Amino acid sequence: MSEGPLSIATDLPASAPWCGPASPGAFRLHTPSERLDAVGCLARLPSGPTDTLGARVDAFFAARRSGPPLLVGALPFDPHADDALYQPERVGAAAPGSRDDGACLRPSAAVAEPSEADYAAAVSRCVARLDTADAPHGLHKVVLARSLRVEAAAPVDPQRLAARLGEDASVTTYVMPLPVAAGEAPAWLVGATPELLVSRRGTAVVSHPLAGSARRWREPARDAAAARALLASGKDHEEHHHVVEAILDTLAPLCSRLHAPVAPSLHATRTMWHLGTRIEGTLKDPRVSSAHLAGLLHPTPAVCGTPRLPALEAIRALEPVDRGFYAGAVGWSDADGDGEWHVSIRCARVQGRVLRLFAGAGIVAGSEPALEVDETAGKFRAMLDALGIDDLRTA
Ligand SMILES: C=C(O[C@@H]1C=C(C(=O)O)C=C[C@H]1O)C(=O)O
Repeated sequence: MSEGPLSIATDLPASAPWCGPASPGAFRLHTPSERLDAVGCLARLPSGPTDTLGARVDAFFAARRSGPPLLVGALPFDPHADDALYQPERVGAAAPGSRDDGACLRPSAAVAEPSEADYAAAVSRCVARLDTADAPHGLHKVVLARSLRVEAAAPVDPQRLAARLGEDASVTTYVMPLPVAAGEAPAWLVGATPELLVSRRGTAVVSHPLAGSARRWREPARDAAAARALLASGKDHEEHHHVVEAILDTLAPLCSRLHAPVAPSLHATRTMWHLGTRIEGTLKDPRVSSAHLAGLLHPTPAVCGTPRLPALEAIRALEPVDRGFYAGAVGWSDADGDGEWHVSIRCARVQGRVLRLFAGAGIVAGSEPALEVDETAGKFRAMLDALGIDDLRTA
């Protein structure tokens, strides 16, 4: 192991559960087409805010002396907060545990924080803050989230939970060991996202934002009607348009070619319909890395709102629970600048027996509080199904 600023973090003990040689905290990122598993931690990237990510990753690979030419990790939602990336010891899955699957996942209690009524009230207050004809150029969209605190009967195994989430072949499942204070139990971010923030392979760049959503139904006719209504919804197209516009504006100066279809298409997971747009570009400068691109794009209006800073302020004022690494990004970057960053939604922070689930919805002028409560309930469904919670009675 090399000495110097980029070897094992000095601000965390070497045994810190999220990043140490003996770390059981295996990283997982399984997309519909590729699998990345990594174990252990050789070195931690000095943490920092999102806008310095590209420079920190470049410096890391310029100085690296041994180990896999790879960084894996997570960006928090708040672009001013510290991220968590590290160089794994080895790429490949850890040996499977011997835990009893069922006992790990049986939940015993769930508490909505905020309550559905308080979330609906926050949506109303948010709508009142949005741009109006009388006050143009203000806030156009804010993504407001709520959370569920679930207690399981026994400690939850993050890898088993991710495997259950992966029964939906349309999503990207992930497990990321999270930074915790000294002496705290290990914690993970575990989820199943349908949304690609950005990927870069050579000069080829892809982003696949989703915004505008409807929950799915078991009965085929009702499910098809929900999809048709989403495709016809002006409010959802507006939510979507803000995201595509922001991503195109960010990528345009960096690309010699940039393409997005004129209208979004339907994107399905097992539990939700979304409007999605696949954006493809060619980089002018091959030295612009995936970490650099993720640092520029995050947080998009799909998880934050637009304009970005007033939307961040509204979220701070209206959400009672800190998002942490929910609505950030999970992914990897390699020494060639290639990499892939997925939006960390449809997830839970898992620590021992306690899970905190998050779900958010885009609020624009005309959003109705009760419908946003329902949409976020739909977005919890994938995780609740994986936990075996059919009928959610929150305290
Ligand atoms: C914020 C979430 O999802 C995001 C918000 C969406 C929307 O408002 O329609 C759709 C997909 C995601 O970009 C979430 O799942 O928690």
